[in-house]
Formats: sequence, C-alpha cells, structure tokens
Amino acid sequence: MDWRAEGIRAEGIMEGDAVMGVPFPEARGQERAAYQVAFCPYQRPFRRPLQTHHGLWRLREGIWVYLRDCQGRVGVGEIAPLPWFGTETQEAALDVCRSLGQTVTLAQIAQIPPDLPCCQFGFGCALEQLLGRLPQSSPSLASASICALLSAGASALKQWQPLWEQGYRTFKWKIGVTDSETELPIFEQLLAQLPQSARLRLDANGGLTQTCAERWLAVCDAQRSASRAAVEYLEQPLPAADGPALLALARTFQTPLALDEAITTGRDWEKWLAWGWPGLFVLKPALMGFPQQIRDRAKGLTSALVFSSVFETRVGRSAALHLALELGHPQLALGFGVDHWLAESPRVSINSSIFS
Ligand SMILES: O=C(O)CCC(=O)c1ccccc1C(=O)O
Ligand SMILES: [Mg+2]
Repeated sequence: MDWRAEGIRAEGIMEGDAVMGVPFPEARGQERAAYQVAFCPYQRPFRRPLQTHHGLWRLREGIWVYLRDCQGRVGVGEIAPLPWFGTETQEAALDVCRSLGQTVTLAQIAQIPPDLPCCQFGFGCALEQLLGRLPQSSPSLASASICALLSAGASALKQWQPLWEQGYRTFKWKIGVTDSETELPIFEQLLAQLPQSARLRLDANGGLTQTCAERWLAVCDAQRSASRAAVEYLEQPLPAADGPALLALARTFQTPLALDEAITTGRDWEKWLAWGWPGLFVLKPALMGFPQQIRDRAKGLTSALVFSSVFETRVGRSAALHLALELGHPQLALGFGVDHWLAESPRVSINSSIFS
C-alpha cells in the first residue's frame, strides 16, 4: 500500500485550500512543513474476553503515532483499528507507518485515504495536538457522565452494583449473544434490580432477527410505561445492511434506536441522514477519520450523538473525549466506561529517543 507516492504528487495542488482546508484549517500556509515521525505498536489484553454478537475479543492492538516539528513541538495520536466494523486492519495500519521514512509532510497526512479511517484519526490527532488544536492533557470526567459496559449474560446482575457505587448511572448490556429466551428473563431481572434513576442501553451488535427485535422492543416499551429504570435505547438491533427494516422498527416503537455498525463510514452517515433517521447515532471517533471531519459530520446533530469508545488506550481516549465534550450533548452519557475490561493501560512516553 503506497499512498505516499500519491501524497507526494498531490503536494503540487496544495497551494489552495481544496485539500488542506478541510482536515487541518489551523495549518494553512504550512502545507510543506515536514514532521519527524515515529510509531510504536502496542498490545493490551482484555481481563476477560469481551463477548458480543461478533464473537470473543481477547486482545486490543493498536499503534501510537508521534510527530515532532522543527521547533520541537510534539503530538501523539492513536490508531486503534476495528476490522469487524469495516476499518483497516492492524497490519494495514502498520504498513502505512512502515512505509513512511523519518519524516512526513502535512500534505501526506491530509492524503491518507478514507479507507484507512483509523490512520486518519491517529495521524490527524497527533498533528492537531502538535498544533495546539487538541489539548495534550486528558479531560477528567465524573462517572455520572459515563456509561459503564456490563458483561453479557447473567454476570451483569452481579456487576452493576459496584459500578453504581462508583457513581455510574448509565449502563450498557450486550444482547444477541445467546438466544432471547435466555436473555429476556435476565434483562427483566436486571431492570427490576436497577434503581429507578438508572438508565440501561442495550446493544445487539446487529445480532437480532426482525421477529426477535420486535419482541425486545415490545418488552422495552412495556417497561417504559411501568416506571422502572428506563431503557435509554436499543443499539443496532438488526444487521447494518437492513436499512428499511431498521427505519420501520424505529417508527413503530417508542424505545429509541441507535445506529452503530450501520454508520461506520462517511457515506453511510450521509445516507442515514438523507433517509431521515429518527433515532440516535453512535459516534466512535477513533474509527471516523480526521478530527476535523468528525466535527463537520457532527454539526447540527448534537442531541442525537452518543460518543463511544473502541477500547483505545489513554492516548486515543483523551482525543476522543475532547471531541465528545466539544460536540456531544451533556445529557447523553459517554460510552467510555470500559477501563475495567482491560489490563492496565500500556505506558506511553514521549522523549527524544523515540525519533531516530
Ligand atoms: O459504547 C459503549 O458504551 C462501549 C463500547 C462498545 O460497546 C463497543 C466497543 C468496541 C467495539 C464495539 C462496541 C459497540 O458499541 O458495539
Ligand atoms: Mg454498538
């Protein structure tokens, strides 16, 4: 994969802001600036494998990207691929990093193509941090503004209380992992246990059939009128490709729906907007390309955006949370309560020896 050649050729057309103006408005006039570049792949195991409709996930892999300019200003970003959401693989991202020499220009970064959205995010965040557009420090957030991810199945019944005591008020529970005969009774137990002020998000990861989704939503609607803890929404009940069926469900039931797997690319995003999707949009910044594109895409949608983690380390998390605070609605908990799932975050250090 040699997109670098493209980037170098493209430098000729970098005078105007046709290309540069979009991803990095702060850097106008610096199109030819070259940055020293370094990268560091990491691996981070799950304490327990994460179970979703897509299967078991045991190891989070990604890459930290470092840039340094001629004044010694440094920025760091994270590439955290999620191929089962349609992004590039870790290997493809490593190919991109390895294909670079010791320096990269702004023009080359701006030319990373949309089929490498995690690379766009990683390099884009590193550059924005260096330019002062994204802060270097992580935001600190109260647990009440974060949604904590519970284990699938009956383990959730024992898991929510300690998290409640830590201040979490919104929880997410994966469904469509086993059959609904097993999951529905656990769901009803969970709702009965949770304090009335708690909110529960369900995430099927596209794993329900039409009939099953209707059953789940009928139960969710009934629970809403029973003034129990509320189901805030059901995320991606049907496969991403079932557009018309998803729209019909959203229009039939009271319980809101959220799109996740269905909106992984910019083009999907446009399509669902054009269809007039009445529900919520899950936005996983680390999968969504350049930070500036994320800002553009979020415009006018604030109250419908649910920001969500992809188990990135503190580098990507910090950038994603800054974007969430900038673009999201304060009443919608951020889907970043996932740290209890992973082994301690690998250490990230920035010092000169990173740059050869
Ligand atoms: O969104 C959240 O609250 C937690 C994060 C989460 O569920 C998730 C994390 C990694 C990959 C996919 C998903 C998902 O929403 O399906
Ligand atoms: Mg989801």
